[in-house]
Amino acid sequence: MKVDGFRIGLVTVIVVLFGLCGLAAGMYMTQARHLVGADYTAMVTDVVRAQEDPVKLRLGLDSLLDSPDSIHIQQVSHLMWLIPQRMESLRHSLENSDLPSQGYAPLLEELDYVKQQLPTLGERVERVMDERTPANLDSLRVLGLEVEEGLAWSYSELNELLHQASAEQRRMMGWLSTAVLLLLSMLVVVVGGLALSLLQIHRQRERLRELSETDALTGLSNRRKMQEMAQHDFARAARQGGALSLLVLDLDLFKEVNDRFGHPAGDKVLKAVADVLVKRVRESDVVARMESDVVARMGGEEFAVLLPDTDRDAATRFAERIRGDIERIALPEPADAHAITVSIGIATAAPGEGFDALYTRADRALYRAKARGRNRLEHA
Ligand SMILES: Nc1nc2c(ncn2[C@@H]2O[C@H](COP(=O)(O)OP(=O)(O)OP(=O)(O)O)[C@@H](O)[C@H]2O)c(=O)[nH]1
Repeated sequence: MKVDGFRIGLVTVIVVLFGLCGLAAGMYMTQARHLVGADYTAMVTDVVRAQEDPVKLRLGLDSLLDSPDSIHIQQVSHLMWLIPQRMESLRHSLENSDLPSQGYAPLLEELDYVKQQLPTLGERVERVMDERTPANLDSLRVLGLEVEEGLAWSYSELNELLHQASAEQRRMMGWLSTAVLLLLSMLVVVVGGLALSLLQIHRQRERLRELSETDALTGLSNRRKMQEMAQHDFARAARQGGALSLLVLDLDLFKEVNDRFGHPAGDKVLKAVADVLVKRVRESDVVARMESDVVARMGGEEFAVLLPDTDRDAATRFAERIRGDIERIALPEPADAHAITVSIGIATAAPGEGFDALYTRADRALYRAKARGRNRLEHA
């Protein structure tokens, strides 16, 4: 119940955390997308080309004012045709770009003004070609200068605007990289934390399971574990055939040990008996039996040993060895003169018989052993 609550809390925190991160990243990305996605390279190239126009116009007009020849006239005419085209192309690029319109509006106004002057400039060129009077030359020079300065200023402003936008784009990319890095780090931390928590929960569960299946005093399996293991052994015996025997052991007059030597001494005896059982069981495993025996403390001074692949005779020999071993357990002083003995009930499973029925028969046999004088074996 507690683990479930902890898990639900953990998952909720993680979901909320990821939701907030996702929302923040989403908002930031939407804002940054336009800026970062824009490609200013083509526009910068056009602007650099356009910046040559006022220079060429000045050179062309100067030459025309000095000595009008057909090459200079052609050059200026070509520029008068090219400049408005370039202006329109740049206006189109600007209006389709992600740049804020208030940034480029003043320079478009200036370009519009310059564009309006171009027909007048053309007329003044023609007038100079017709009559090279000082007044005509002057008015061409003045208007030419005005057009040239207007163009130069507009293109230089546009160049600056594009450089600023590119710098802003680079800055945004830097922020985006940091944000992505941060999100990834958070992801690693959260996933790592989650994995650690799950590992801890898994370990705690394993430990709890072990504790719930183990007898704390002797370290043997407890009754519950014996029942669980028995189910497995009985199912296997039913599938593959083979005898299955059960020993139920009860220490004789154990109350006396407690009464005479104290409870701690009694505990030591129980541990010593458990050691004898484990040792014997391990030895019997070495004798080429596929399934291992199950030893359990069923409660108090009562133990049980389940012996798969073991018939009545083999179980009897095994029980006799255990009885002898327990009789020979040497107790420490002051109980060294006291002999521990055990009574054992033996039952071998009949076809189709379950663990509970087998246990009941072995238990009855055990009580017969007690009744017939203790320190002996009885068969069901
Ligand atoms: N030291 C110790 N004693 C225990 C433990 N569990 C049960 N006992 C004792 O085992 C004794 C069992 O006594 P009885 O049921 O009268 O049986 P018994 O004296 O062995 O006599 P029989 O079984 O008739 O031979 C009691 O004194 C319990 O207190 C334990 O964990 N530690």
